[in-house]
Amino acid sequence: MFRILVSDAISEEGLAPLRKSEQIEIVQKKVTEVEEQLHEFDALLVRSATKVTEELLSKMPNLKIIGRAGVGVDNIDVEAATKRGIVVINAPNGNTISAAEHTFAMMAALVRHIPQAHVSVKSREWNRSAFVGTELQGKHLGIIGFGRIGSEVAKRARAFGMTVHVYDPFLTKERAEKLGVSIHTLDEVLACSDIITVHTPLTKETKGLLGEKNLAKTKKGVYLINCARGGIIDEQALIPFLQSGHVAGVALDVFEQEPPGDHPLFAFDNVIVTPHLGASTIEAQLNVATQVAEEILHFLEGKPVTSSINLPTLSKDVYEKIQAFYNLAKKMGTIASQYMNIPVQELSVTYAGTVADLETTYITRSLLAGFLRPRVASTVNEVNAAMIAKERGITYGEKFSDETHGYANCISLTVHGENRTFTIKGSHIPNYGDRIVHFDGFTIDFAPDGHLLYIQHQDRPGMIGKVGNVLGEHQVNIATMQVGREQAGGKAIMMLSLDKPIDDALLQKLAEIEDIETVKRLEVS
Ligand SMILES: NC(=O)C1=CN([C@@H]2O[C@H](COP(=O)(O)OP(=O)(O)OC[C@H]3O[C@@H](n4cnc5c(N)ncnc54)[C@H](O)[C@@H]3O)[C@@H](O)[C@H]2O)C=CC1
Ligand SMILES: O=C(O)C(=O)COP(=O)(O)O
Repeated sequence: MFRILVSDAISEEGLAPLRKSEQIEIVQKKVTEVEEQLHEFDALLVRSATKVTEELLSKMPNLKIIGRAGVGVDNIDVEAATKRGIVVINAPNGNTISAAEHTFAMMAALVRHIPQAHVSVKSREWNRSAFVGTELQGKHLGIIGFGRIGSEVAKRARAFGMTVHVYDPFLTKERAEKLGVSIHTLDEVLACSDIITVHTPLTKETKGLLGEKNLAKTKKGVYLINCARGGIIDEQALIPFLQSGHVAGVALDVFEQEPPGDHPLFAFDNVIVTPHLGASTIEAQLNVATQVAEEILHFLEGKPVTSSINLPTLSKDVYEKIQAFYNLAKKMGTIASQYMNIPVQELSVTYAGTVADLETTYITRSLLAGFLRPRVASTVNEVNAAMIAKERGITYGEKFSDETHGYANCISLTVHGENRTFTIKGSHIPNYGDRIVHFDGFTIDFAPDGHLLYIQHQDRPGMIGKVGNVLGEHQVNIATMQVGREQAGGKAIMMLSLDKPIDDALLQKLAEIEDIETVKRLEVS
């Protein structure tokens, strides 16, 4: 049974996929109302109101996934979640159109003074000359941040006969041309635009992007719109520009503090505001809630998520293709970690054959998680594996090769430890399963599952019998056994699969058998 806390207002219809599952219980309450039960929740579903801080996460030790029914995740401490191995997902495109339309509504309202005129008429006034506006047609619109919403705003602006100038350092010329906009520097956009609208995320770079210095570079009489995140336009810095009339009007849907309370900008008639309504439409809420609910359901069912902030994202098709390798890599990592139970500095993964054409980043993360799991006390998974490896000074890298050793695919892992290197190679054979085909210099063939026992010994007659006797005396059944050797009479290995795990005392007994050099227990779950 999984428990999901839905702590913000989420579309009820959108929660349907979760409600259908008998394995899921949904609790719709604010965090403050369930303080005592926070430790019980497996998933948390939020919009922008719930602040998912490190402190909150520390009270939710069972939390596995945070779903943001919307785009911006600045209310979530993604780094803290990542450290704890918690997947963070969002619904990146479900509210794009609503946010773009709201931006346009704000633009029209701003230049035609609609909110002010509305209040005036309702106060029984009829003052037409006080609300003379400007047309949008023929005006220059500056768009800062040309992602999903920025580009939808541009399409609408072109339909209104506006000329669009874009600043986005990550925008390619091809995409700009396709969308009929011209790319500019920030200074150019500031200088040429009659109206400027911001559509970036709130980051270190974008916080205060339209502050005192850049506001001074704008055209006199400019209109500004922020339907992205409070703080991209510096609210305090606006005041003198509004007082002097340099800025003709401002439309804000978002604020540095939400709710903004008694804000100094409210004193200006030409500042129009909405309470973070960009995504507040029936359609957007249904879209984002359904997207996130489906993703959470997939995740809790052990399937991949497609819109994660802190994991490489995968489509269902791609996941289906990599799943087998993902599992094999995790097992190889686990075996290598136990076998090389010494400090290690570097893991080098080589992909060959069919696997080399797949999304190997994800497979490598899985391998890394498998490797770290036996070594660290905290939860390790694909989300935090890279971060934990870095903290522990373990570097890792991927290579690609043509050497498949006769298999259709081959994953090879080399672990570099202090004065010792270990290599394991595995292949996934459809309709047969995972096989380890090379182990520490020996060609071998075993399934990397269950309770494994690795023995390295001198190749002498009777060794298998001796090992079998000791295990038999202790009621340990051998399920399978694979052997390999360098040359007759030289070094040899056995890999046994046992029906139950063996304890330290039995391990010691086996190690005492003459001509046995190494005995290792390898548990693969
Ligand atoms: N008011 C509301 O209710 C809503 C607000 N939003 C907010 O709108 C914003 C945009 O959302 P999307 O278009 O979906 O995001 P997006 O990720 O598709 O686009 C953001 C764009 O900003 C650009 N960018 C990043 N740093 C930049 C910088 N320093 N200077 C210029 N451009 C930069 C990126 O290259 C990207 O193209 C986000 O802040 C999001 O949280 C989104 C939905 C609803
Ligand atoms: O998706 C976003 O980034 C938004 O700002 C929408 O926020 P909301 O879900 O309406 O609180």
